[in-house]
Amino acid sequence: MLRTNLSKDFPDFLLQSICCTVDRTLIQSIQRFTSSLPSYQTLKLTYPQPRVVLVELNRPTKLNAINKQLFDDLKTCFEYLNTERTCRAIVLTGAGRTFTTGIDLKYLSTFATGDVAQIDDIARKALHLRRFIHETQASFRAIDKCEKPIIAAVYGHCLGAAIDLLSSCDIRYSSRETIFSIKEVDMGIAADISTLQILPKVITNHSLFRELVYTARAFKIDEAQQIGLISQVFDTREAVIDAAICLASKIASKSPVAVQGSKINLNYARDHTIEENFKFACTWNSSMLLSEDIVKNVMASTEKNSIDSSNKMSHRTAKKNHHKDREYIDRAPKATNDDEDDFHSADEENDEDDSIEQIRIPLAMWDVNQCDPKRCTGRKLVRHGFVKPLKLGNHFGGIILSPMGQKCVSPEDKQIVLESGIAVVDCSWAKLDETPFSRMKGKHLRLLPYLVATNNVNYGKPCQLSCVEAFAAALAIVGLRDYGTILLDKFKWGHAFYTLNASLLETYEKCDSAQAVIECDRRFRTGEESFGDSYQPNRDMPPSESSEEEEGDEAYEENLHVENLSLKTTDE
Ligand SMILES: CC/C=C\C=C\CC(=O)SCCNC(=O)CCNC(=O)[C@H](O)C(C)(C)COP(=O)(O)OP(=O)(O)OC[C@H]1O[C@@H](n2cnc3c(N)ncnc32)[C@H](O)[C@@H]1OP(=O)(O)O
Repeated sequence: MLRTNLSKDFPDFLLQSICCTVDRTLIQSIQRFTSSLPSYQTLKLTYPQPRVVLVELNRPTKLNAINKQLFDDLKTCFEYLNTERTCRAIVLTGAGRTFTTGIDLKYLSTFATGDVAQIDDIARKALHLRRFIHETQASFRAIDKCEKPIIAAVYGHCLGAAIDLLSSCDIRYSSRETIFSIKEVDMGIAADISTLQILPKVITNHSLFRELVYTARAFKIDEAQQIGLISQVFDTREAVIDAAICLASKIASKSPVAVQGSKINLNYARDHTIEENFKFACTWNSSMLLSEDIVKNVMASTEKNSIDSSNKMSHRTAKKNHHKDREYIDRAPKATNDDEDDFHSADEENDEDDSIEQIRIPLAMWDVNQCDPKRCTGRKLVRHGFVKPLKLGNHFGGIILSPMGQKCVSPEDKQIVLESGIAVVDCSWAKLDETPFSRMKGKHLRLLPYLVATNNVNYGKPCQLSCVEAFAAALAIVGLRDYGTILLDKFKWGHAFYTLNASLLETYEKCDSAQAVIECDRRFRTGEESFGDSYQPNRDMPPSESSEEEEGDEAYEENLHVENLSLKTTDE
């Protein structure tokens, strides 16, 4: 199961999550992104789902009591997430057995006994304390000002400053057993970092709320729901965090322009008069209505209506469009964050393809029309301008990946590839006998060694590589993996190819001859050498590319997103 390939850092409970099904390649891509998140002394950040950041208060041995470091980390973290484009929704929770027990009492005591005790003049003392309080407030203000929706997942204890923290979250879920207390009065203070400043605008039962404030008594989930502090209740910590992540993931799939715009308008409305709110919304939407997301949504609704009413569009087309319409892209300059689009569909057509220029070797393909043209990854690369189509009778000077090869691709081929490139033969395995190999002319015919396909039709099958996988495999073996990545990036599932075949490709890349590659291939096939995954070698498979599919992504997508399963049911 998934666990075998996961890093220690990946939250354990997520592996058991049933509400957001994730597959291994998705998790690997999530892990890669997680390692790119900043680290903090008292917070732990991960991506449990694409575009969702899980922020865990991380002082479990002190029940996540909030000390100066944690206040500082929260400020830096939420300011960072506010502008981080790979984050569209945030889940805030705790590590260990409790959400948080509020301010760290040691830290609170420094208010009275620290530097301030050395100051004689009462006004100077006040100035000092004012700065102190202001700093503390600034931490939670950063959370309130973060434009990405924040979902709190609460469990265990939720005391004092914990309630302040909840005041800055958009949505608040809790486990059934949580113990709440607006504890400040018991500390001799009037709550000053959100509870009394924001919550009165949020809660629904002011009478009960005031009772809880003035008495500081502990209360349970029923009263937390009565005042409108908590909107949903779950049985366990795991369940509440899972539910929060699922919700965040759903929010993250919506147009960020619409979601973040809504949050900005909601917070504005909370803080202003109705008249001001209308003026603000008018100004806001006069620019935001220009978003292309609106066009996409309108088109999606129109198409859906036409399916519903006339049933003219095939189920397959409708589902595909529906999915595409739900892909919202942040159109910031690529240079600011090259990785960002990895969390979007890699199948999106990019007409202004800068990456073509970055591939400085010839790539070509003989297409003998044995495969479905709509599903051919090689044809897609031709459409993108990466690959030149060859005619029968043409000569190709680089290496040719062909079942007719007698030698395996190896790092020795690098010079030929750099000078003359790589060509593939797009033919069907079932029709090898009918394929006119003699009319595909060239000197350097090569086989590919044992590798596992990750294309959406033959995922997990050994040696059933598509054209793009064949190109990517050869490029990696000769040490030109960056070019392979550019090609694979054109496919939703593409990133998985190098991940799944990591140890195989690393081994082949280190070989000094074609003979050595064949020897490694033999060891992998016979199981003499393990390559760290569960796929068993299949000796009967031909050793190069095959017929292939590109546009049948729905089945593959269904494995990634439960939401698509329900779409399918609806459409049917
Ligand atoms: C400008 C002002 C801004 C904000 C002001 C906010 C006001 C507040 O937040 S008021 C709320 C303050 N919090 C508390 O009063 C809670 C204190 N903790 C407890 O009462 C208990 O820990 C408990 C929640 C009832 C849980 O008890 P138990 O299950 O027995 O665990 P413990 O052994 O007590 O705790 C384990 C460990 O954590 C330390 N710890 C827990 N909470 C705090 C805290 N708030 N501050 C500092 N340390 C805390 C506790 O001391 C233990 O540490 P050890 O080192 O293991 O002794």
